[in-house]
Amino acid sequence: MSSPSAPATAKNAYSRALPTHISVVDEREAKRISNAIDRAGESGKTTVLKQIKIIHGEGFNVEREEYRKIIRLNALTAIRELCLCMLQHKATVTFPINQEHFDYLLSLEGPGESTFMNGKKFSNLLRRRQSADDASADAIFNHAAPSIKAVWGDPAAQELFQRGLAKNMQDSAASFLDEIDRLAADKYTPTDVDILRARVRTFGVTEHQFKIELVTYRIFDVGGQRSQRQGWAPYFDDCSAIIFVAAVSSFDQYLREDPSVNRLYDALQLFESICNHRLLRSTSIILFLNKIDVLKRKLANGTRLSSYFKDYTGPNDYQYVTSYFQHLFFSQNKVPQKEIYLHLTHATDTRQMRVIVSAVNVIVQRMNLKNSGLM
Ligand SMILES: Nc1nc2c(ncn2[C@@H]2O[C@H](COP(=O)(O)OP(=O)(O)OP(=O)(O)O)[C@@H](O)[C@H]2O)c(=O)[nH]1
Ligand SMILES: [Mg+2]
Repeated sequence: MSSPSAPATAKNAYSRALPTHISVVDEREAKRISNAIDRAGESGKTTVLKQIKIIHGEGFNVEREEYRKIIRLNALTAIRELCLCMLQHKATVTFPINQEHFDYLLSLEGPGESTFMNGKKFSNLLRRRQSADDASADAIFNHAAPSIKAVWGDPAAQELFQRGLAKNMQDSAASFLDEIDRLAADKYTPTDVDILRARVRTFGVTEHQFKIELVTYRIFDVGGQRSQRQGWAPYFDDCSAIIFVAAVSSFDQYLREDPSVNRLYDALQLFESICNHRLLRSTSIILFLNKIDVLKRKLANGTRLSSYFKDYTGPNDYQYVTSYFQHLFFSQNKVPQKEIYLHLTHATDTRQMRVIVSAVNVIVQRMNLKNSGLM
């Protein structure tokens, strides 16, 4: 986080979510980092930012309407992922009447991922996209709504989902699929909770300002695309805090881009490159081990950590597992003086994030005092 209008004594401190905080040093290093970054999506960086916007910013105004389209696309994408997963597992719908709904959903052209840059650009982007294509997204959703409900309610689809086999579905998708009628209503306006659950992939580096108590923070949120990384370089100077968000629930998932790479293992590699990067040696890291709600659910459902992390021999229990993850992340750091502050987070939970953001604020203020020599 950064404080351009912070008290004169406080050094400006930048905080950026996960992969932005690296400087491209040479081509090989850049490629290594970029490879890691390309795979680093969906950990919850933008969700953290949305929470800060709700808690300390002006909340959602104009975007609320825009999120309606995104959320409907999210629901459509999710049910199609589930249909594809059924095909992959050679599962068929339990009720034959649902077969035509299943076929119809698969026949739709992939709605693709929603993307956004930030605030104004986001609106412009959507406005520009008010082409026949985009305008018809709502119509497609409304037409597909009965099929979505039918397939989501089919026991075979539910069984697959409950067993955790639909690994490509977004973490928040089930809550949208549970409420298709609400989403399809003419007057549907997304709530804050809907917006927190919405999945919009970030491209580029986006800057946001918030005033938390006496300090105005500048927060930089980043997307993972390789083509965007040269845009990060100007942000590396004067960086004194990084929020690194890793989804610990992803221990049983593999990268979309490279199905041979475990997502959590990949996050560890990226964390290693950030901790030990020569331009960030004195930069403190606030580590969010995120999606603990999903992690708890997976462990309770019997997904075993030891099946994915072979050296793990402890109980398949949340406390033990998170201690192990903490150890894994901390052991990536080779810089003796580096300070790493850990939080176990559920980024879509505003109540929890209110407490965590407040703790982060205290940490950053303490860092500012330290950097300015007052502590
Ligand atoms: N259940 C659950 N879902 C979460 C949590 N944090 C984030 N999500 C969801 O995960 C999805 C991805 O979150 P984002 O914040 O967009 O991820 P990101 O790190 O910004 O991803 P990129 O922009 O692609 O780099 C969204 O649908 C969020 O609602 C969490 O703690 N629990
Ligand atoms: Mg993002």
